[in-house]
Amino acid sequence: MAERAARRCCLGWDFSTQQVKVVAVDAELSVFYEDSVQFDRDLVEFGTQGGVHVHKDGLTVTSPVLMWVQALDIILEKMKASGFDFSQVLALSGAGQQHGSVYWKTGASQVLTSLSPDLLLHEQLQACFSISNCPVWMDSSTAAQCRQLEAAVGGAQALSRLTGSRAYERFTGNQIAKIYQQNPEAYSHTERISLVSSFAASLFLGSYSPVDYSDGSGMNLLQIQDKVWSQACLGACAPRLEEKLGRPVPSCSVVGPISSYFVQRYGFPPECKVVAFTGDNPASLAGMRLEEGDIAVSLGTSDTLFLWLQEPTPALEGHIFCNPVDPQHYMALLCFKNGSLMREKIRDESASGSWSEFSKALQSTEMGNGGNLGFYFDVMEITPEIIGRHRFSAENREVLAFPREVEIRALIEGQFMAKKIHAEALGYRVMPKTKILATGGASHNRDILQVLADVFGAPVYIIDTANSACVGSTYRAFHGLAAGTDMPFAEIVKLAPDPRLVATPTPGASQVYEALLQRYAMLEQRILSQTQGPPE
Ligand SMILES: Nc1ncnc2c1ncn2[C@@H]1O[C@H](COP(=O)(O)OP(=O)(O)O)[C@@H](O)[C@H]1O
Ligand SMILES: O=C(CO)[C@@H](O)[C@H](O)COP(=O)(O)O
Repeated sequence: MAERAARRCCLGWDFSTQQVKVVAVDAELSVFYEDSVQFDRDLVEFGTQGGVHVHKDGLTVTSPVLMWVQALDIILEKMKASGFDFSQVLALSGAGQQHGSVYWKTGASQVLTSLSPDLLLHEQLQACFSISNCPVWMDSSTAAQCRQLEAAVGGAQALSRLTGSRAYERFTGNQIAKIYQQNPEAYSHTERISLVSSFAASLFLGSYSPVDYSDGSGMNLLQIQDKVWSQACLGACAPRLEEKLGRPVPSCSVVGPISSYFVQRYGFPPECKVVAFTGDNPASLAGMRLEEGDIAVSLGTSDTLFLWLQEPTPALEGHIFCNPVDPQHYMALLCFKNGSLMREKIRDESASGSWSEFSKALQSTEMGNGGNLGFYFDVMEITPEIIGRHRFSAENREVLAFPREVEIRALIEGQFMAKKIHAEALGYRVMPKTKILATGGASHNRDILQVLADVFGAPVYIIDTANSACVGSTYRAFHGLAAGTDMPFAEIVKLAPDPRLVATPTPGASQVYEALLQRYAMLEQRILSQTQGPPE
């Protein structure tokens, strides 16, 4: 017990699409506690699938805000029941699925600052939200608002130069514009708008937490070079928006001490610091300790690919965000919507719902899949904008179905070829020293990671946990503790365990995929030209 009491630590949270997760990391940067609450499994009363509700239009996707609050209650109660010693927590930080937004009703701030430690959070926050179902990153219902925003600032390229991205339907500014246009009453009763990340931080803080620069870059509202809200973008989205958003802050800011609610109910020390929460992808960049030239591939609900950038290079595809650990630098991100949920569908259809059957299919098929290629986009993809399943034989003939094993390999090879092609379009090149750092739920699967190594022609590494967003949040919390000392992030994380090599390219892979990548890119263009209408 004495040893346990001496284990000073930081907590890292992740409010992601399908679950809330937490890890505790001690001063030697060892992870010694991990836990999670899964929305579909542990909060069945909310009736989500994959953590969300897809509405009848097939475009609107939301999650109940009170489900997120209750998930936090459950996980904290589990930690308490397991004897977790909250008195040793020096600081905490966290991450949230990006772009999603939370609407606090007028008067909610009063409730947040006077929470009773005798009750759970969700019992006290029931009436605090003007919108109970929050738009999340999977939403693609704001095409009209995107066109309005681009028109207001001089086009897609101009918006990208300003905010790091052209208008994207899931980006928060466009989501806010839709809420203002369709539900002006709820908008006018909203005193504060948070991202999922700053909403979660607000719960710990007992007051509204500011949005950090890095997650704030996913809104189409922040000028990523000047780090201030763009007046032109705010004006194009909704009135009085600046006061509802508050001022954005550097990602490593300490936003305050923990609220007395957590001190009294769980025994956190009153001086425990809350470091600004950020997006799950920026937090993963911190957790994987990305170095220049490396590439991170997150295989969570979404698949994402990200890089560290010295200078911003905004384009019409992909996103540039402020860097979460170095305020002078940036990160590039590509997001693919058809990630784990698409893999689960093909697993259920072609591998009897079993990951081990799925792996066997990858092992029993050859690199290059006999020339068979597939595109699997059951929901409208972000990169590129294609929907539907498209399968091609070695002769580039579209076919309706593949044998089961071929289907599985076509899915995984196709997903990774798309990532390589679109990363190269952003200017990224695999170099001899390139490491691929993999994370997210599917990074548990070595056969999937082998295909990743083969398609990219580079070794794949993992860190000890697939929860890199949580681990990165603890590192950011330690960094926050050193605030004011100018200690660089790299210095803070130098004790962290090195990533582990898990897959190297199979000999001959580069010859196989060189030709296949060219065909994939050509067929992607063919599908795009067939599915998109004539240019406006
Ligand atoms: N062995 C496995 N092989 C492939 N995918 C897996 C495996 N184990 C878990 N997953 C996938 O991981 C996904 C969850 O990933 P995770 O990173 O935890 O999601 P998020 O953070 O977005 O909630 C699940 O939807 C599941 O499909
Ligand atoms: O939209 C994006 C990034 O732009 C997504 O990556 C979300 O941040 C969701 O993350 P996961 O729950 O899939 O990790």
